[in-house]
Amino acid sequence: MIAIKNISKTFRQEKKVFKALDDVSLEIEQGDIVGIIGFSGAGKSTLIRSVNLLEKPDEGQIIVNGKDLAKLSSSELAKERKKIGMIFQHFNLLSSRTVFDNVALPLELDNAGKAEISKKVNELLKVVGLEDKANEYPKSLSGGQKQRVAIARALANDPYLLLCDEATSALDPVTTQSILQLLKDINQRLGITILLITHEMDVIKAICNHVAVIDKGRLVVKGSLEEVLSDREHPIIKQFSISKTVNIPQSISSTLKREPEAGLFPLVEVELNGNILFEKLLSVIYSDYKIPYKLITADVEYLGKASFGKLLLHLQGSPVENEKAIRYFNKNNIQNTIKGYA
Ligand SMILES: Nc1ncnc2c1ncn2[C@@H]1O[C@H](COP(=O)(O)OP(=O)(O)OP(=O)(O)O)[C@@H](O)[C@H]1O
Repeated sequence: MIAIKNISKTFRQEKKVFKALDDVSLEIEQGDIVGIIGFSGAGKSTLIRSVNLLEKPDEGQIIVNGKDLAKLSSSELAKERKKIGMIFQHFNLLSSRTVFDNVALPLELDNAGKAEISKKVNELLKVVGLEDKANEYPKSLSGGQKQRVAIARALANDPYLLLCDEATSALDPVTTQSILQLLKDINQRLGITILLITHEMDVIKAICNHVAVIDKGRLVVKGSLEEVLSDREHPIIKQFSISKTVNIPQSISSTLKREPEAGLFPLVEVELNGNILFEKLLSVIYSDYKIPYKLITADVEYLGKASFGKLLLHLQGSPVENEKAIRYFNKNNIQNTIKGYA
C-alpha cells in the first residue's frame, strides 16, 4: 500500500552538511500499525514527514496506492494529502477556535456544507470521546483531550493513513495508554493504517505489529514486533529494552502542575542514549551551568563506556537557568520531556 523506496535526505546549513536519511526503504501494508523507533536526532521526524512530502527526499520514491507522490501535480498531491492524516507531539490546535471548530476546519477548507460539517464533527467527537467538549476552547483541555481533538481533526477527511509524530511524548503515562488505545481502536474499527514514530519501546509494544529501528538515518532493523523484540542481542534493541518509563513518585505527581507557575520548577525526564555519560550530564548542569537540581529517580545502565536509561530531574534554578539546561539537552540530541512543574 505504501512503499518508501530508497529515500535519502541531506540538510545543508551554511557550511554544515548532514545526511538525515540514508537509503531508507520500508513497506507498509493496509491495516498495519507500524512503529519507527529511534533516539533523538536519528531521523524519525524527517522520515515521517517524507511520507506526505512535507519534507521532500533528495532521492528515492514514496509510492502510495501505486502512485509516485513526487510525480503528482500540486493539485493531485493536495488531494492525496487529504487522505493522509497527521498528528503531532504538541497537538497544533488553533487556540482561537472551539473544539468543534478545530475539528471542522479541514471540512470547511473543503467547502463542505454546514449540515454535513455538523454531522461529521459530532460523529468524530463521539469516536474520540469528547462529545461534551464541543464548545470548549483548547486552553481548558488536558493534554490527552487536546490530542483527542487533534485525532478527530486528522480523521475529518476519512484518511486511509494516519501519521503520528511522537503523538504521546508530551503526555503522562496513563494518558499515553488511553491515547494509544484510541489509536488501536481507530485502526481496528475504521481500518486506518497507522505509521508512528517514537523514542519509547513501550509505545511500540502497546500497539504496533511491525517495527523498524532507525539509527543515524538508516533503518538498521525491521520486521514484525516479535521478530524485532526477540533480536535481543542486537545492540540497538538492547539499548531500547532498558529504556523503560520512569515513574513519578506520588509525593510529586499529586501536586504536579501542567503549566509553569511562580515558585514551581520543571520536572524533566531525560533519556540517555549513549551520547553522554550520566555523570557528565549531571556535572554539566551543576558545575558548568551552576544550576541547582534534585535527582528524583534514575534507571541507568552502562554498556561499555556509554550510559543508557532514563532519569527524572527536578531543575531548581531560575527560569532562565533552567531554560539553559533544556537548550543544552536539545543541542546535544539528549531527548527530554517536561513532565510538569512542582
Ligand atoms: N531543516 C533542517 N535543517 C538542518 N538540519 C535538520 C533539519 N531537520 C532536521 N535536521 C537534522 O537532521 C537530523 C535528524 O532530525 P529529525 O528531526 O528527523 O530526528 P528525530 O529522530 O525526529 O529527532 P527527535 O526525536 O529529537 O525529534 C538531526 O540531526 C537534525 O538536527
